[in-house]
Amino acid sequence: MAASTSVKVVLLDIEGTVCPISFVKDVLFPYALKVLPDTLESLWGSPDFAKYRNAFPSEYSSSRGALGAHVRDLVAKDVKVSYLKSLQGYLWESGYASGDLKAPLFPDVAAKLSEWRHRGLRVMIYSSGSVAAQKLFFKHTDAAPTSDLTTQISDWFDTVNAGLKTDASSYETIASKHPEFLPGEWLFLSDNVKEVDAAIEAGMRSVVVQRPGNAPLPPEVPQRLRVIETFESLDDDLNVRTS
Ligand SMILES: CSCCC(=O)C(=O)COP(=O)(O)O
Ligand SMILES: [Mg+2]
Repeated sequence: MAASTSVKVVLLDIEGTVCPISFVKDVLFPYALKVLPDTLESLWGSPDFAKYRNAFPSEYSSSRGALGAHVRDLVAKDVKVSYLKSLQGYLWESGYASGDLKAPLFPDVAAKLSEWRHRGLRVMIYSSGSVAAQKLFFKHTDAAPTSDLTTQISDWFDTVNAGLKTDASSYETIASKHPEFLPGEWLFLSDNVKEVDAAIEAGMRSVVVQRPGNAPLPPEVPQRLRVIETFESLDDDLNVRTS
């Protein structure tokens, strides 16, 4: 049965959805750890760095050694806690500015963002990466001829302004920030099944994105959720279709 409303907002995850997981795990995370010791050494007492440092629990923010060890531990466990994500965004700034970091998008992504925008859809981001990190990522992509895609994005959500991505309440928070759209007019795309389940629980449409390099999905997933490998498969969903 066709749904009565069409999709008006595409809400995108980043890692495993618009770029390979390996870029985050093997490039971004190691880059932050590489520049961390010098950053702690040179900026420890600076007011600029204080907001990142003081966001950590006091047992870690009180010494360079404790903070460095805690950051390494969190990264090794891929803990998506907001104070780590804010610090990582700060540490990535120099890499993007120097050209050492460039976000590798899956080949369909840039063209689809542009097409959706031209069709009147809004495109928004919801990632565990901080909003600052999201903006750096989309400003410095490998898309040609325009590598800065930030103008394609209407709004940005992270664990600070929306909440954890596996909580349905986070998607309710996001929808409440744009009351001009009904929950059913949002389409959330993510590689993470728990995130997709949470978005659906909140009344959004949501689809699992299974990209090269993502872990295999449990066999039950395609039986109960729509799974796509490229945004090109979404053309029907973006007209009128059952979620
Ligand atoms: C903004 S790029 C950094 C992504 C990141 O730090 C991360 O943990 C990825 O999480 P996502 O929610 O995009 O899967
Ligand atoms: Mg993801």
